Amino acid sequence: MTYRVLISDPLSEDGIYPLREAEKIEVDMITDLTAAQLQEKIVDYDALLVRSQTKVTREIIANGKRLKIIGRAGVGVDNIDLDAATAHGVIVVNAPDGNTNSAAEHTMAMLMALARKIPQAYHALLQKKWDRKSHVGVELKGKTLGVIGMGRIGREVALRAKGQRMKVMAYDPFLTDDKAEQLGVSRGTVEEVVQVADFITVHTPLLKETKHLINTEAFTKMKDGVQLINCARGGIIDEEALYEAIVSGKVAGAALDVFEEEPATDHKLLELPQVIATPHLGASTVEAQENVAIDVSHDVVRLLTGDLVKNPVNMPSVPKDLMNKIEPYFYLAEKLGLFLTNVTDDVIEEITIYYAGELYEVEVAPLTRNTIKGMLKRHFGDHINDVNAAYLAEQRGIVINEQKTSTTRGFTNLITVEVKTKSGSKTVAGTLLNGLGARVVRVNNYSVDFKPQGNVLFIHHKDQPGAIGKVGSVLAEQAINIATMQVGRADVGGDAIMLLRVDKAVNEADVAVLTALPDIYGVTAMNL
Ligand SMILES: NC(=O)c1ccc[n+]([C@@H]2O[C@H](COP(=O)([O-])OP(=O)(O)OC[C@H]3O[C@@H](n4cnc5c(N)ncnc54)[C@H](O)[C@@H]3O)[C@@H](O)[C@H]2O)c1
Ligand SMILES: O=C(O)CC[C@@H](O)C(=O)O
Repeated sequence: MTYRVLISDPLSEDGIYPLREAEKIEVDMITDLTAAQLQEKIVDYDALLVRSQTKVTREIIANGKRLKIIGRAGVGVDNIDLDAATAHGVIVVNAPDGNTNSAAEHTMAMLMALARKIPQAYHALLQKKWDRKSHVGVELKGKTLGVIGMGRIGREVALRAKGQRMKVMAYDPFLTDDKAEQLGVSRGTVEEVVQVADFITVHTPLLKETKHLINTEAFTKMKDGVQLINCARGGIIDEEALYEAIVSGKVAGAALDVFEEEPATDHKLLELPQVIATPHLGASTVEAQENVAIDVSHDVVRLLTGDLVKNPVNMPSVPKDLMNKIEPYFYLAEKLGLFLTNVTDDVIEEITIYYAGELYEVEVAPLTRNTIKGMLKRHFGDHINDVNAAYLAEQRGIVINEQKTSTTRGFTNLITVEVKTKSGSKTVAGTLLNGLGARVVRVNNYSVDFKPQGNVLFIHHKDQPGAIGKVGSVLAEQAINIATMQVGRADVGGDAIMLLRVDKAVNEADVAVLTALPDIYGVTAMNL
């Protein structure tokens, strides 16, 4: 059998040698196809390789009757419909490391060009203007670079900025004090970073949580004359808010490699002289293109020749007989992780998962991966799956322990998840009840019984007459219906918790109103 691979964006010819050399693999590089043309062509192919240009839609995937793998030569997979790929059993792989260096170098090039107004000065010269007055820049030395997102690229940028003798303050939900110290940067919250930085650069994926992370409110907290760089994903910085902040004089300049809608040739930000921009060139070097093409080609060859892929983005792979035994627990494991990460504000240092009862005898590693996936999903979005979850956690220095225990608390099966942070530990436990499905049965020291599903409010408060009523009134004022409610307390008049399942999402403003009620210590709204 001969496999056919379609490459629909320009990829480095040197980089695809693993495919060219493989036996029984035919490669076609056909770029600039319209969506309709690709949808028609895909029927004949077993693998599709893309960069960021091709939008791999649900329709294209659905028409790929032979399609087994989609390779993304780069990091971000936001141009691929991952749910559709998973639903159609198509593995998506990416090349997460190959362009890190290039993206970091491009960020530094943008930072320096921005500080010294190089594009503007060059543009003036092309118009035969020898204008030295309008292009006075600022030095980087001694200035503070705020780095939001200290993953592969953010870290490389921080190291390079130190080479420019800048101070670096960074925020990443996985950045611990020890790691920050090792990297020679100071650690702050997003708020602290935006307040102290002279330049701010973002290096997160585009997720629900990072969309418009830099918005009007963030701009008001920044220093006057701050400058921003986005070489990650359009949308992390709110473009409308950025435009206003530049026009008002708050922001002195911005360097953008990425936009919310690409291509962005007509964008109004490009009309501002304070904005410099490149057309998504962060990974556009000979080296990066070769690296990512090699990595992704190897993975395609691996899959088509029956081997395990190295960089899966969406792949569930558990032997069938084991799957039959543990599949019912997948949902519970993920939701326990998701619940716990929502109620844990500090940097997670250690996760321990205890399995008891029926689970004592079975291989539980896939459940552990699913729990970790639930825990990290908030910060990694679609980048995380049950295959790469443990690896990503380890990369962030999180210690993972898996333990079998005979403590069942009377349940036939029990999963208990504990996280440790600098400020202490938190636990949540759940069970699968015959006929009733997943139930959370314990939160820290409180016994509860609730279904981990939908919109949930977790409230920590003082056990006091009227506390429940006040919460109910606030929700009623916002027309938020309470579906179920659980309360638990340690001692009469002591610490207590409320767990409410509500019929619609509780927004930040309502959380603030609830938090301001007397005797309420903390309120977390989450969607499980
Ligand atoms: N311009 C380009 O051509 C180009 C090239 C390569 C990568 N990228 C983009 O750059 C970004 C970073 O890539 P990477 O390889 O460093 O990814 P990475 O996964 O190694 O790092 C991303 C980091 O963001 C952190 N993060 C998640 N949510 C956060 C939040 N709310 N606040 C702060 N940090 C948060 C994660 O913990 C992680 O450490 C991605 O968006 C990627 O698509 C762009
Ligand atoms: O393919 C490209 O050039 C862009 C790649 C980049 O945005 C990525 O996420 O890896």
